[in-house]
Amino acid sequence: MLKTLKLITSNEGKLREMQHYLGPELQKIGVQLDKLPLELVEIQGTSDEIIKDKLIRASEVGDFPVVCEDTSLCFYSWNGLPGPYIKHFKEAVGIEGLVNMLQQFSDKSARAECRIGIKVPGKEPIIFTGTCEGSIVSPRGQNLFGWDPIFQPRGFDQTFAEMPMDTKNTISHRGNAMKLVLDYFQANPNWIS
Ligand SMILES: O=c1nc[nH]c2c1ncn2[C@H]1C[C@H](O)[C@@H](COP(=O)(O)OP(=O)(O)OP(=O)(O)O)O1
Ligand SMILES: [Mg+2]
Repeated sequence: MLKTLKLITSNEGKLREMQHYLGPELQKIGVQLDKLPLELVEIQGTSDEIIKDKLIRASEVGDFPVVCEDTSLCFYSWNGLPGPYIKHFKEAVGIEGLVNMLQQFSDKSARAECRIGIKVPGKEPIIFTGTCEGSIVSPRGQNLFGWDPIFQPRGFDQTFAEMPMDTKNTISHRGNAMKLVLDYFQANPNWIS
């Protein structure tokens, strides 16, 4: 019988990418990834503090294994801001406004970070972090997930929004965190039983 891991997020884009990549891989090792579309409370703090707290909220949802995720977008010229507050910055000024934040700086470099937290009842939570370096560009591309149109990963000519999901998952912050999740599951196959 498959063991179930519930992915708790309010974000359809995250759900799609995680189910697309992790779903089939986890299934091979007997784990079914199920979704629970729910917005979790988020505190103010560093990315690590936010994901740890978010994971506690996630594990309070029910007595089953849960996974939650937190994504940051850090501008080097802004000493790491907006960071974990990217959602609020984007909602306030839009992606054009994010591009404009860097107008007066020659350094347009940015780092995307993804933290995936997993908590199994009765076991210590574990957090997997993946990053992706890149730069902020004028919006390009059809995939309108978040700030994908303005993030161009280092070494690529396309923004995330111009890439097929498979390509993005191969190199992205979330893809890199998901690889660590899979490595962990493969090394600890009885972790969630
Ligand atoms: O790969 C991505 N490519 C482009 N944009 C992205 C990506 N991943 C997250 N995003 C956006 C969504 C949200 O505006 C912010 C992260 O905030 P974050 O709190 O982690 O996500 P959320 O509140 O939408 O969903 P959740 O319910 O899982 O907290 O960056
Ligand atoms: Mg959120």
